[in-house]
Amino acid sequence: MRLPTTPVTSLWRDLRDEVRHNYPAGRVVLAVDGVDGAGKTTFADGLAEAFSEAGSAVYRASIDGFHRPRSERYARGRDSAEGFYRDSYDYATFRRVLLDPFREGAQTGASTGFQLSAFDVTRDAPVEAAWVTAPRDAVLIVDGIFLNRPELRGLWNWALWLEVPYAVSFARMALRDGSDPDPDAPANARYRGGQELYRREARPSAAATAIVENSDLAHPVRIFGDYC
Ligand SMILES: Nc1ncnc2c1ncn2[C@@H]1O[C@H](COP(=O)(O)OP(=O)(O)OP(=O)(O)O)[C@@H](O)[C@H]1O
Ligand SMILES: Cc1cn([C@H]2C[C@H](O)[C@@H](COP(=O)(O)O)O2)c(=O)[nH]c1=O
Repeated sequence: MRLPTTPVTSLWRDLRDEVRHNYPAGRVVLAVDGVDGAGKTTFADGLAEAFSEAGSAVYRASIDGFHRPRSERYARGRDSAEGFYRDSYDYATFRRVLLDPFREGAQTGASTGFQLSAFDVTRDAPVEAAWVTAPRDAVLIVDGIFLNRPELRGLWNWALWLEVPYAVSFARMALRDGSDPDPDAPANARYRGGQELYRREARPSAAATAIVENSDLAHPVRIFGDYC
């Protein structure tokens, strides 16, 4: 399907062309990172459509499909920002069932299967996702928080950081989820504090390959250097 031409789709196409210039063939893995509510899912879905219209086989996953069980996520306390940053996700499973077999498929003639999710955070239970195979030149786009942390950086061919102020991201989540729009609300402390810890420790905008300011959803803007 051909996307319309708008400032948003033009940016998706520019980013796609940049990735394809650097990785014209073989398996490619992209990360779309940003704070909760930055627009990661929406942006990653759009980027996937841009790859798709250019003929690539594209697979989508979210780190949200690899949560750890509540008992582990809350081990440091229900409101712990440190727990949010350090204990939210099962990166070993993420690598074992998705990243590693997806990459291996470039060598095995696409016979290696991978799973796009492993855990349902709402049910707090593992999911038995289908094993999927893909053509040799497939693209995988993963969205989610904390993807530019040091333990994950080496996994991506290309990583995006979506820059959005907390006032905007919490307002979006309030509209979407009915949560408190105030970034300073006690109910948001775990999430905001976890993001601040991440930004301090991991400097995600500096680690990313590209940065997009995504406050105006109709006009995302590519930015460069040490803007953040
Ligand atoms: N380009 C867009 N145009 C209109 N609305 C958008 C756009 N991008 C995101 N939104 C809206 O903003 C909200 C947050 O977007 P999205 O779910 O993509 O963010 P996210 O970063 O993936 O969030 P989370 O980390 O909480 O999963 C959603 O309600 C979504 O519908
Ligand atoms: C309630 C709430 C949740 N989230 C997101 C953050 C996590 O990825 C999941 C699970 O959160 P938990 O606190 O580890 O159970 O949901 C969020 O961003 N904002 C919220 O208010």
